[in-house]
Amino acid sequence: MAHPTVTMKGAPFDRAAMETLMRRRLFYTPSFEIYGGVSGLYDYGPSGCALQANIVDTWRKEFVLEENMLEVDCTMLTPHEVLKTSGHVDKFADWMTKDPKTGEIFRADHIVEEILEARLKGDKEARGQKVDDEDKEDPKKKKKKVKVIKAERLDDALVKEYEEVLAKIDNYNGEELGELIEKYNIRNPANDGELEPPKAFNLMFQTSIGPSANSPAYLRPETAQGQFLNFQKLLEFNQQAMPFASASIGKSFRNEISPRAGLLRVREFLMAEIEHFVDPQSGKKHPRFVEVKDVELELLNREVQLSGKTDVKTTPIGEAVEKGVVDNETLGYFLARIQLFLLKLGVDKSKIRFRQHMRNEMAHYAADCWDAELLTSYGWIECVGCADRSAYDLTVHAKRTGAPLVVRETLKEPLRIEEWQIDLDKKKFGPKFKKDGKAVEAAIEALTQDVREKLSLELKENGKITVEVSGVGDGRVDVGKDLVAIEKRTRVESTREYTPNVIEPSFGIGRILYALCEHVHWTRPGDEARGVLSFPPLIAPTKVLIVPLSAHPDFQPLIHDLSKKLRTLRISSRVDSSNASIGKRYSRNDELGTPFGVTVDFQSVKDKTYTLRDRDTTKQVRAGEDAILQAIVSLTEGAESWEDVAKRLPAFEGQEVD
Ligand SMILES: Nc1ncnc2c1ncn2[C@@H]1O[C@H](COP(=O)(O)OP(=O)(O)OP(=O)(O)O)[C@@H](O)[C@H]1O
Repeated sequence: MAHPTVTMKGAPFDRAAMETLMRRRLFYTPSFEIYGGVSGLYDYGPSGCALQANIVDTWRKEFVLEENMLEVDCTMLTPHEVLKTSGHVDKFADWMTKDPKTGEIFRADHIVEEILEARLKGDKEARGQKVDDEDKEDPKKKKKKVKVIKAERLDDALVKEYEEVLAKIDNYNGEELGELIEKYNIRNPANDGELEPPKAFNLMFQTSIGPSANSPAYLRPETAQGQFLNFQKLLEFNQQAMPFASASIGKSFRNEISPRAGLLRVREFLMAEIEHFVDPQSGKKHPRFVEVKDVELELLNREVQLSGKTDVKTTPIGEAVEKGVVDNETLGYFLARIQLFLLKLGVDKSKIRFRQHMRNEMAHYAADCWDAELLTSYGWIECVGCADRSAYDLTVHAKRTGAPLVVRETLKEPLRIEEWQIDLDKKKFGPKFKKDGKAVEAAIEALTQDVREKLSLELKENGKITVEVSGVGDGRVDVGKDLVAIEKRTRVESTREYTPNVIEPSFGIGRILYALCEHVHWTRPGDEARGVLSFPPLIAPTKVLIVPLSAHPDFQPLIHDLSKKLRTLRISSRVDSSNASIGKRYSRNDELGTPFGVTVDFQSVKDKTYTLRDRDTTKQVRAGEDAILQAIVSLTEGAESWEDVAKRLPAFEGQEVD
């Protein structure tokens, strides 16, 4: 689907130009391309790797370091049993629908969405309204595209219906999607062929560990499970202190039904996930919530979506939590921190929103869930999911394995608990009940406090109690007072045991990287053929381009010296000593997002002064080596802006030579 987005300079965004740039300048490239490629698999080149590394580095600083998180690196190969227990084997599926004639397969929600959107556009066109034509049929890829938008007027009521369906498109189950396909006559866009009712398709890649087929396994679809399984060890490492968070960065794998939209939906991707473990009885308060309470977020809550709308409300997170729009402080804290992180990367603030999951969209155990969505030319895309997973994962793994995935908290004030306790004379149980001894014993020990109280009277009055034991005799067994005693006693408890709840922010690094590139891409008027990627210096793949005026040998020692000094400062730089004009060399590097350029000219040879150029304004200053290096450091670290530097260093008025 196409969305009319504009660049940071207000001009229409040109996706094709940006994607061509990304591939040409080796940010990413289709994997196995010379073998024809495999959809949903991409390799990153030098620019993409450096950009990704900077994003990951920022993530580590903003979360792992900032919150003292415990980072783990768990295996991607995961045994069947783990993912069976977590529910992925049975439930981690999307709905697919097939054209039985051609065998073509579509993701059911996506095909419904694409076709309804195309029809709405056709309606707009028929009404004489402006339609963004970015997604009109691409003749080269005719087969896969939704049909040309036909200018066809729809009934007003139908337009409303379509809009309501689209607002809730993530919430339909297979049966409901089947109904939509039938009701709205959704067909294969390539040949108008009928589509089959949707079927569930599990997204995990299956494999087996070792030479025998006895150990089925999967490539993990998320990094979370490894963190849950290590919970006990991490808690111990953290000296039993709660709350705490673990974090993990690593590849995840999903066999997406029909990967599309480049890096946004791929089959192997880098995830950065946090599992924040919290005491459910703490009200999920967060000690640092006060630091972020005034951060304003664009919230699209459940009620608004239910009414078929997509209006966001700008709300300080403190207010959203107070009013119960966001379930709790910890969840709210992370939503704010996610936004701060995205802004640090250079994401456009006006293109961030937080969308709450509908009840049927969330896993049954989740208490609340919000997605950070970024606006791209493909529409609003979930880039970070933030879910309150309650105690689900730890509980199911503990139940399956018997491992104590719990917190034992020493109580400040020991609890005195009055309760009915049962004493059994177990030595006599064997001779009396023979093979049924264990079952009778278990049935008595399982009696609730109420029943115990009642039975204590029965024992006093009749000298025996009658308990129900299924499978033994007629199901009722008498136990005499020679075998059992029931008394009210006081027990002192000095520890409390509980299963923590988990708040999970889950970041798709590739989606963030792609959306960021869209947000910072623009072209200079008059030079539309070449784009500029205005990454913040901290995130830019390379920070400095060193440009000698010419290949004159006198420049060599200076280039060598500058490069060495920048290396020592841990600032990445590249030298472009090709014989293209200085202007061309700079504009080539604008495409890579290199924020600063240093020109080495004959004046530099004389007095070791250099010009420093800012990518976004193309303005330059001139100063001595130390001042230039110091400015580069403070600009890269974000301590100063270009405006600050331009105020304190003399401007250089020399023109860039094209
Ligand atoms: N196929 C994919 N390609 C790239 N990134 C992905 C993919 N699937 C998920 N992600 C990223 O991982 C994050 C967490 O995964 P989560 O399970 O919440 O996604 P999801 O709800 O399944 O996404 P979607 O509904 O778009 O398939 C997402 O916010 C997204 O950034």
